[in-house]
Amino acid sequence: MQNAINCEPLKDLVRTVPDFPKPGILFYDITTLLKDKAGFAQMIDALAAHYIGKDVDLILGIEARGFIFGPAMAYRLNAGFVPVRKPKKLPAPTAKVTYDLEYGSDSLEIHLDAIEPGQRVVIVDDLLATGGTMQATVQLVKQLGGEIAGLAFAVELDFLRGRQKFAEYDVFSLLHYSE
Ligand SMILES: O=P(O)(O)OC[C@H]1O[C@H](OP(=O)(O)OP(=O)(O)O)[C@H](O)[C@@H]1O
Ligand SMILES: Nc1ncnc2[nH]cnc12
Repeated sequence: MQNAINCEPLKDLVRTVPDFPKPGILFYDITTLLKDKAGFAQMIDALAAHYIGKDVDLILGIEARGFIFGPAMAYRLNAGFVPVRKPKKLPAPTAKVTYDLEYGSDSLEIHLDAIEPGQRVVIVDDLLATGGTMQATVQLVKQLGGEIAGLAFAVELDFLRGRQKFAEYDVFSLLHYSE
């Protein structure tokens, strides 16, 4: 089932903020969607629906905004949730990767024992821009031997062409923006 629910009206609930966090960036603010109870429920249902019957063991959420969607999707799909965190937040031994962002660079870490080899993993984040954050997380999952069942986003900025980095994967985004 490919996005059977019409999610286009949810776009009306996403606020755009010019020049945040720095000049020239148009920021897509999902907090206005999150606080709408019907909108939030529809978004989680539609994201989870894409993976029903696809044998997902784990949902990985990327700090910070992936933590909003990941646990709710995991609950719906009867899967576990794994946090992928900014540096020095996880207490046990980790794998680490550094990556470039639309507006800077950052690092991410995952617990070495978070994924068992062969487990089927969906990685979720709020937004796909250049794809640097997701690409880094894909590297972490591969390093731990996980099988990538899909990459999920609430919002995709089509004009940044981040999707091109993930030709071999099932990339599923609910809301697309062309500018
Ligand atoms: O596709 P990309 O170009 O990598 O950009 C997308 C990433 O940028 C934002 O996170 P940010 O690093 O701002 O961190 P935050 O979630 O902690 O605010 C967003 O939540 C994605 O994780
Ligand atoms: N333009 C943007 N709006 C919201 N989140 C982002 N993350 C990276 N680019 C972004």
